[in-house]
Amino acid sequence: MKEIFKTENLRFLNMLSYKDIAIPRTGMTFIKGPSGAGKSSLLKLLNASASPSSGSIYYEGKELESFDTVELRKEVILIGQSVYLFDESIEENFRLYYSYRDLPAPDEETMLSYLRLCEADFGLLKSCVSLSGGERQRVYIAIYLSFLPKVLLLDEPTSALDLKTARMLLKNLKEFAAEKEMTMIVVSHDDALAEEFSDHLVSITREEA
Ligand SMILES: Nc1ncnc2c1ncn2[C@@H]1O[C@H](COP(=O)(O)OP(=O)(O)OP(=O)(O)O)[C@@H](O)[C@H]1O
Repeated sequence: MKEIFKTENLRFLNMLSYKDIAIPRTGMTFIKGPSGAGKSSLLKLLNASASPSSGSIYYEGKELESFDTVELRKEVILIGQSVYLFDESIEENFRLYYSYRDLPAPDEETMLSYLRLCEADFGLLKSCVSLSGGERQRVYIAIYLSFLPKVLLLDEPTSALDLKTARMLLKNLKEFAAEKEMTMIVVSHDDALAEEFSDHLVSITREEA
């Protein structure tokens, strides 16, 4: 297995201990485990939004801490459970997120293609204020996906979705990741979805330090 991430003796907040984990470069990896086991914390550790209290994380064979954090977070994007959208249209949200990265916004067709991929084609002029929680979540994923990161970390991306939409979203994301050779790591409570869509499964159990 050619892994993109590897952990060794990883601990967080002197409280959570992780068994050593290896995550392959290709395909979709699901992370499952009981509430409080440390799944969200692991995603934060993987994109350096949080630091281990001890142990090591290797990304592309190099210690994560040797990377420039700002650059790393552009390459390894974490979409957490909270959605941050401006009270503007979907199109304006794309534009604002791109402008914060000093990048030109994609053209309308490109925006729409990412929205379709995320089952979020509500029209570019639709105000994000009037979207439901699950709709906002999908628009948010579409914007970040369009940055084409090397690794996308998704924390409970289907938590607010009905089963049919959840399955469509994961199917599309999985195909897209394969086509673009993007590594996708998904935290999910849903064992059936994990079973159906994972190429690789990491189970985390709460290990008291
Ligand atoms: N910044 C923090 N300060 C203190 N405790 C924290 C912090 N972040 C996480 N924890 C604790 O670490 C444990 C793991 O939290 P985490 O959110 O990673 O679990 P999880 O497996 O994602 O849970 P859930 O499935 O409920 O989302 C929890 O007991 C949580 O209270």
